[in-house]
Amino acid sequence: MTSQAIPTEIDRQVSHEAPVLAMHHIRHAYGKHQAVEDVSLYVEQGEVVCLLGPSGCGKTTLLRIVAGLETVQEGGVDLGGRPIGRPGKAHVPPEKRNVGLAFQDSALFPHLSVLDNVAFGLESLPGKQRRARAMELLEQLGMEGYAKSYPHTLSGGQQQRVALARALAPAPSLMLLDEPFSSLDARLRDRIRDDTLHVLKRVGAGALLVTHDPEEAMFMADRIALMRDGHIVQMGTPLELYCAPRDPFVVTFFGEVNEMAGEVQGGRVKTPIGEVPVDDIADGTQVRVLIRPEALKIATLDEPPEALSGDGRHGDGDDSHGQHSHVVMAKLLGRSSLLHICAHGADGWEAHLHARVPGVFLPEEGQPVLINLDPSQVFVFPADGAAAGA
Ligand SMILES: Nc1ncnc2c1ncn2[C@@H]1O[C@H](COP(=O)(O)OP(=O)(O)OP(=O)(O)O)[C@@H](O)[C@H]1O
Repeated sequence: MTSQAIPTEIDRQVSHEAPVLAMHHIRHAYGKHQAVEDVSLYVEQGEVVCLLGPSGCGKTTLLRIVAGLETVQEGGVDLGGRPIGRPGKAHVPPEKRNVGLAFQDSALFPHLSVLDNVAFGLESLPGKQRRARAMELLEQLGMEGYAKSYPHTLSGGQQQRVALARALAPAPSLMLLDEPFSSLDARLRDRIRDDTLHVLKRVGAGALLVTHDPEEAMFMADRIALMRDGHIVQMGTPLELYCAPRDPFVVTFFGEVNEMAGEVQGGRVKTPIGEVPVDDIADGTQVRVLIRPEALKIATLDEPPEALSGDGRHGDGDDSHGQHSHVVMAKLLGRSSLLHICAHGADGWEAHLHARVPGVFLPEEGQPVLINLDPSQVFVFPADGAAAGA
C-alpha cells in the first residue's frame, strides 16, 4: 500500500458563486523571518476549513491576514469574490470585512450584559430588532437563560459561547476561529465544539478554524489544510489526509505509528510481520514503512482461524517463522486497548510494535499471537524523502 492509492485532493467543484474566502499565493514575513510561503486556499459558503499544524507553522498569521489585522505583503485575499487585500492597495479594515472573529481569549465587555455583548455589533439595526437577533443567537447556543447576566458570573465555557454568539450575530459570511476551545477542559471542549459545529452549519457561514489538534480538525472540518514551516503540506478532506497521506509528516501528525526501514524487492517490502505490496516505488529503493497501530490485527492463538489471515500466517507474506509473536504488555486506554507486541519475523528479525484494538482486549503477558496487517493503514515512502511514485 502506498500513499497514492486514492486521489489526495478534490478539485474545487465549478461553482457559480465565488467562494466566501480565496487566498492567492500569500507570502508573509516578520522582518527576515518568512512565516508563510506561497499559501493558496479557498473556503466555500457553509464549509468549515481547518488550518492544522504544529506551533509556529503560520496558521495564526494566515488568519490575521484574512481578518485584516496584518496587511498583505504578497499575494491576494478575496472575500465573496471581492479583492480586499492586495499589496500596496488600500487596506480594507477588519470592521469593514463582514468577518466574525472568535479567538482563544475573545474577551467579553465586562460592563455589558450578555445580551448587550451579543447585540454590540448590530448597531445598524433598530433597538428591538437588535435585541431579537441577539436573543436568537443566544438561543442557538443554549445561553438564552443568561441574557441579563454579566460576564464575570459565567463559567469559561459559557463565556466562550457568548463570544461565539457575538461573532455570529451580524451574520458574517466568514467566521475566523483561532484555537477557540483550547482554554476549556476536555469535557466542556467536546460539548462547545459540537455546539459550534452545529451552529456554523445551521447559519451556513463559511469558517476558517485554526487548531494544532488533529482530532479537533477531523471533528470540525470539511477540509483540512495541514501546514508545516509556512507551507500547506496537504489539503483535502479528513478521509484523504488520513487514508491517502502524501508524506510521512502527514501520517505521523495524525498519531503514533510503528516505523521500520526496508528495501523494495519485486514490488514488495519485507517487515517482521510479513511483506507489504508497493505499487509505485522502484525495486532497490530504500523505504520507510509506517504502520498505524490500528493496522495490526491481533489474534490470540486459541481464537478461531477465520480471525487470522487466509492461511493463518502473519501478514500477507511468506513468513513461516519458527517463533510466534507475543504480547509484552497490554493497557486499557478507555475506548481501545494498546498492546505492546514483540513481533518475530524471518531470519530472527524482532520488532517492538504497538497495536491498538477497539474495546477491552487485554491478553496476558507472553500470550502468543498472530498478526494480520490491514494494508489500508500501512504507508510506504522512499527513505530519501522523494514523493512516492515520483
Ligand atoms: N508579530 C510577530 N513578530 C515576529 N515573529 C512573529 C510574529 N508573529 C508570529 N511570528 C513568527 O511567525 C511564525 C508563525 O507564527 P504563527 O503565530 O502564525 O504560527 P502558528 O502556527 O499560529 O503557531 P501557534 O500554534 O503556536 O499559535 C512563528 O515562527 C512565529 O514565531
